[in-house]
Amino acid sequence: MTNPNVAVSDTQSAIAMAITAAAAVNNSSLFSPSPYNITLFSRNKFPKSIEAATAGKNIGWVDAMRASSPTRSSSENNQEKKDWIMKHPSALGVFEEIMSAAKMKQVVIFLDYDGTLSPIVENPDQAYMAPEMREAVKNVAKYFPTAIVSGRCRAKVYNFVRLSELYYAGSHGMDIKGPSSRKHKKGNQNVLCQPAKEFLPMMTEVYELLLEKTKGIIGANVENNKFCLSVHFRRVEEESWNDLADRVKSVLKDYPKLRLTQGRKVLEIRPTIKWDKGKAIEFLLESLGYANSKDVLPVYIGDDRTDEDAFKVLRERGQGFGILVSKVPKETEAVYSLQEPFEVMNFLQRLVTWKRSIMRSH
Ligand SMILES: O=P(O)(O)OC[C@H]1O[C@H](O[C@H]2O[C@H](CO)[C@@H](O)[C@H](O)[C@H]2O)[C@H](O)[C@@H](O)[C@@H]1O
Repeated sequence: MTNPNVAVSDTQSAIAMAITAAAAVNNSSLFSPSPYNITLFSRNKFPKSIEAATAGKNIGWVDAMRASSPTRSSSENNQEKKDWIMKHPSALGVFEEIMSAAKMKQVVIFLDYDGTLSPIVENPDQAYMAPEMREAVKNVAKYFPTAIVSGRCRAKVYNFVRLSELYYAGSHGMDIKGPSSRKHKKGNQNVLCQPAKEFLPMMTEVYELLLEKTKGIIGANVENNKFCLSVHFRRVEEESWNDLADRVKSVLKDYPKLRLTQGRKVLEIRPTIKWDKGKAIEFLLESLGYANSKDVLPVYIGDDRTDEDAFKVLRERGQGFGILVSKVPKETEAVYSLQEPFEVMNFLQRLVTWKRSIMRSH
């Protein structure tokens, strides 16, 4: 039994990353390949030489893995970045304008964790949140229903954030729980949604297999996120990335109901069910009683590819907006941008100040 989900994403990644890599070589003023470009190319547009170059699948996987957390600080001031900021203005720079749309509405805040509330670090177990950030999130939750939407398992992300008044959607939204202490009257605090529950035994089995398969690769780290698994390669030497991707794929070929995607220096394994962070925020808005409301303004802040599903949902609803956390231009469905977690904290603090000033004026 083979897994078609591995083969498809494999080929797409290979081709897309090779062509973006080729573009970068041909035009040194371009940014290096972005993982967000993967969906932008169609196969029949590629020059033959690129397709030939990607005949060995692993070339593509390594390119994709290399591009999965690009650092492009040298290009920070060039024209492309300026153009991108014009398209996705800083949410701090246009704060007053964007919040003027929120005056008569209930703002609901959705926050990704890694790379949004905590900086990206080498060791995933040490991705702590600054006390000032925790304070900012705590204050935001006093005025607005607030949810953390993370790829991590719910218990782990809760241990980092430790605020019982929030909603938590772990495992990329596949494990949702309401606040254990209640700040907002509206909505169901006991809400619990686990659409991939039946996959739990399979995920545990695959976790054990991946641990065994990858243990010879120095720096590889398999993280059990309950309804999804992460194979980290941030601390793996680049020469071993091919080998790591091969080992992961060799496990997954026997599990056609699982698919492989990529985050920031991480291979992610999850059920093929139609559920993602976008579905999770729809579920949460419904649970809060805002499914068909015109009086709600959802704001989603995130930095990773998986957050694009949530940005897309907000765009399609024509309600609220997404904010991408990134220092470098990326193809995104988000409307606004912030550069790093420090700016996210400033944005959250301004939200609280803004809300307090509105309350004072009434
Ligand atoms: O949805 P998120 O909350 O952003 O979670 C996505 C993944 O985040 C974590 O990995 C990332 O952050 C690590 C710590 O900074 C970093 O070492 C790693 O390279 C990043 O990929 C988390 O460990 C994963 O399980 C999440 O899926």
